[in-house]
This record gives sequence, structure tokens and C-alpha cells, in this order.
Amino acid sequence: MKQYDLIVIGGGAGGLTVAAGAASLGARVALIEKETHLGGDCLHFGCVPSKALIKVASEIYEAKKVREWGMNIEGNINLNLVTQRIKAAIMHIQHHDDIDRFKKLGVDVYIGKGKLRSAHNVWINDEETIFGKRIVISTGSRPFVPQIDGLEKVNYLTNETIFNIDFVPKKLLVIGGGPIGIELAQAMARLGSEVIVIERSNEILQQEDEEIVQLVKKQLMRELTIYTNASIQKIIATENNKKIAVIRTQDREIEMEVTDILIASGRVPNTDTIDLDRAGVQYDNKGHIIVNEYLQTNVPTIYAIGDVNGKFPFTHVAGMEGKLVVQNAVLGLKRKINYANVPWVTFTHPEIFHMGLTEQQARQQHDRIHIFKTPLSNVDRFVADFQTEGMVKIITDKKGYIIGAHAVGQNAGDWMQEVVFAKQFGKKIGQLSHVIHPYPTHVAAVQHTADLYWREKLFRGWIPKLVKQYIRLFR
Ligand SMILES: Cc1cc2nc3c(=O)[nH]c(=O)nc-3n(C[C@H](O)[C@H](O)[C@H](O)COP(=O)(O)OP(=O)(O)OC[C@H]3O[C@@H](n4cnc5c(N)ncnc54)[C@H](O)[C@@H]3O)c2cc1C
Ligand SMILES: NC(=O)c1ccc[n+]([C@@H]2O[C@H](COP(=O)([O-])OP(=O)(O)OC[C@H]3O[C@@H](n4cnc5c(N)ncnc54)[C@H](O)[C@@H]3O)[C@@H](O)[C@H]2O)c1
Repeated sequence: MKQYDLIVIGGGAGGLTVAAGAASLGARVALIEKETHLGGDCLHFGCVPSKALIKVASEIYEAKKVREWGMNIEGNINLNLVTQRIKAAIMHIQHHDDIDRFKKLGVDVYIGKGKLRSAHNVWINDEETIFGKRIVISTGSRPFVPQIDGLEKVNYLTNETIFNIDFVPKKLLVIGGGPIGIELAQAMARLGSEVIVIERSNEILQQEDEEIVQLVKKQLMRELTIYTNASIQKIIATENNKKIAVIRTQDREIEMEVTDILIASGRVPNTDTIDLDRAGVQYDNKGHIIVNEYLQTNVPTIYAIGDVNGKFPFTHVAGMEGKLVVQNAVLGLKRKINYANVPWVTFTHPEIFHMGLTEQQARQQHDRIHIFKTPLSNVDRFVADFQTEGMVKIITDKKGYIIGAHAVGQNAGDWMQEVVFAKQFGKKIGQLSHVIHPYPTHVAAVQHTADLYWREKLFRGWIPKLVKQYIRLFR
């Protein structure tokens, strides 16, 4: 039986970080991946194709705006060209995740399905067993398909198929108003689909600050039809290959004929096929592997990172967890994971940036908070760009330390990163005000928001009175 210091099951965002990191430290590493290529969901069915699609869709949408300046754009979209561009983006990044590259790093790559046999043994394709001093599970997640009467009788799309279609859906029903549903709904609408989103809870994008969602939703509603508090009762297949969805909203039942359906109703972890029970690894009722702050399962030799542990299902978090596991599993350190400074971005137009607590969470967890807000219409660069719909909202504790930061705006994911830096290095909001920002840039929105802290501090309460007195008496 082959012996390794570390076995990694799953060659996606998390697993590749661990395999590369551990091998570069000199550990003997085995990486098991069930597909013939590495890269996982993010590269093949997630972040990369979705962002490539969003980019094309927004280029087309923006191009149509030339009508405002007296020009017209004619013609139909050739979706094959769009898919080619998506594939080109995947291929470009695939080089970085190439099997040969990992082999050159010293990793033994096994193409096959990995299953646990014990606290140390992994079975590949039900054939070969290998031994690892430690094992990392990073098998990711897949789309959750809800039980809807009649759904099984029609063809539907998921994130695993939508990037390969060669037609623009005429009328697309999106089931689920989370980040996957909303990002793809807007992209398809911009390519020319009529899009209807069905969200069963009372709001779309539930992880976001309520005020931020309302701002984005106002803009999304110009491109999409959104039903919240709504559910699909059944789907009826029609003879002409269309589908009739029976939708129950709070006050009525609607029958709607659509050409296509996209399922974006959440994710299930890929933990049901790896024999967790056999190794005695504990998981919760949704199948997420339970880990401690060292990302270790109840079986001390087995770690779990990325979407399988259900903490923060993002590529950058899988990467961050992977780096920590290299330190703990390979070097034997006791590093604790800290999610307090994790940002994320939802790539709608305009983008949504999120870090830390929402206003609602901050009010629940802190007795006193401060909220500083800047509408983008107060920021010269956004005015010049005609992109004034949006805002920055920074929430601090009573001492001025940042506990939450949110924004809606063009490229917010890039220019809000400054706030992540400030929070991670323990800076107060006021310190962002002292940083010099070139004029006119989008990031000035952050500086304006930080300036509000000083305005509140210096121009309210007892300080202004004292300053006035000082100037009168001594200057
Ligand atoms: C449409 C979409 C858009 C997204 N956009 C973003 C975004 O913009 N930004 C962001 O941060 N996140 C985004 N995500 C989330 C991101 O893709 C995931 O959080 C990330 O891929 C998780 O990494 P992972 O390593 O846990 O899993 P993955 O990257 O999916 O890797 C898991 C790997 O394990 C393999 N595997 C599974 N079972 C086995 C087995 N038994 N044996 C061997 N191999 C196995 C799989 O084939 C896969 O290669 C998006 C997701 C989707 C679906
Ligand atoms: N830009 C990004 O970073 C990005 C983009 C896409 C996805 N992701 C990651 O992927 C994860 C999964 O995203 P997601 O959107 O699939 O899941 P999600 O769980 O965030 O959202 C799914 C939504 O579908 C709704 N829903 C479930 N069943 C339904 C039904 N039968 N009818 C109507 N609505 C229903 C849920 O109420 C929920 O709002 C996210 O949490 C995120 O971490 C990140």
C-alpha cells in the first residue's frame, strides 16, 4: 500500500491549495480527483464561467445604451461565440491547475473517486487503497434540486449545464433568489431572455444587509420580474417542449408558460458518496462535515475544508482554509480559523460588497454602534460616470472599530477592499480618512464615508465648543 503524509480528496479550490502547499513543504502528497481535470466547481461550473458570462452580457447591455447618443445596434447574439469565450477563460486558468503542474510539484495525482476506509485509509475507484498520516476532505458541493411535482419530467438547467447552452432562453424561470440565481438571472436578461425569479422566502439575497438589498433590487427590477414569498406548486410539460409553472404567491396562484428553467435553490455538500460513516466522521443534518476551529473533524487525522464544511462557501475561503490546514496538518501547528474579516462580492450590476456584520446583526450583537453612509451621488467619479445609484455603509462599534462594511456600486468589490485591509489590521474607520486617495476615483467613496466619522466627532458634542474657546483665547 502506498504511504503518504497527506491525502487530499477533491481537486478544486480548497484541495489544490492544500496539495500545492503541502508538496512545496516537502510532504509526500496524494491528490484524488474524480474528474479528468482539476479545478473543481469554481473553474468549470462556477465563478469563472459565470463571471465570463456576466462580462459578455454586460458588454451587450452597455452597447445597447449607445441608442441614447443617437446610434442603433442591430442583430442577434450568437451564443456559440459567447460559450467559446467562456471556454477560453476556463482553458486559460486551467493551465494553472494542470495535472502535470501538480505532478511537477511532487504530488501523486489519482483520477478516480475517493472514499474513506478508516482514519488513515482512502479507497480509490473501489480498487486501490492508499494510506495517509492525515487526510483532507475537499469534495465541494453540487446543486440542490428541490422536490417539485413534475420537475423530473422536464429538462431543466443548473450551473452545471447553463454555460454550455447554444441558445438564449426566450422565457427563463429561475428557481431561487440567492447569489447564483440572481447573478445568472441578470446575465441571461442582458443577453435577451425574459427572466422571472421565484424566491420562496421574503427577500432575495438574504445574506445581505436589508438596506443594501433594497437598493440593488430597485435596479434589478428594471431587468427582471421577481416574486418573493413564492413557490412552485408544479411544473407541467407541454407538447411544444415548453413548461407551465404553477406558482403560488402570497395572494394568488399564477400559471406561467416558460421555455426554460434554471434551478438555483442552494447547494448540497458532496459528502454522501465518500463513506464518512465508515471512518466515523461526524456531519450535520444537511451533510456538512463538522469541524473545530482547527478545521479538524472529530477524527483527529481527518480535516475538512471548502463547501463541505458549510461555513462560507466561497473560493477565497476554501483557499484560506486550505492554507491553514497545511500549517495544522503538515506542520503540526495549532492555527485557528477566523472568519471575521471574510469579504464577498455578488457580481450583479451594480456589484454588492459585503464584509462582517449587517446593520441588523450589529444591532443585535452590540449595545452601541455607529453607521456611516455615503450615497454614490456624493462622489464625483460616480457622477462623472453616470453611475450614481449605490452607496457605501460602514458600521463601527462605539470606539470606531469597523464591524461591518457594505456597498452597492460599479466595481464595489475592488474599491471596497481597502476597508478589509483596515479591519484586518485593526484600524479604526477614522484612519481611512488620513489615507490620500487620488482624485477622481471610485474609492473616494470610502474616504468620504470615513470623513463622516471625524465630522461627527469634531462638529458635534463638547469638542467643537472647546475648539472655539481655544481659538478665541489663544490664537
Ligand atoms: C455558479 C456559481 C458561481 C460562483 N461564483 C463564485 C464567486 O464569484 N466567488 C466565489 O468566491 N465563489 C463562487 N462560487 C462558489 C465556489 O465555486 C465554491 O465555494 C468553491 O468552488 C468551493 O471550493 P471547494 O474546494 O470546496 O470545492 P470544488 O472547487 O467544487 O472542488 C471539489 C472537487 O472535488 C471533486 N470530488 C467530489 N467528490 C469526489 C470524490 N469522491 N473523489 C474525488 N474527487 C471528488 C470534484 O470533482 C471537484 O473537483 C460560485 C459557485 C457557483 C456554483
Ligand atoms: N459572487 C459570489 O461569490 C458567489 C456567486 C454565486 C454563488 N456563490 C456561493 O454559492 C453559494 C450557493 O448559492 P445559491 O444561490 O445556490 O444558494 P443560496 O442558498 O444562497 O440561495 C438559494 C435560494 O433559493 C431559495 N430556494 C430554495 N428552494 C427554493 C424553492 N423551491 N423555490 C424558491 N426558492 C427556493 C432559498 O430560499 C435561497 O434564497 C452561496 O452561498 C455563495 O457562497 C458565491
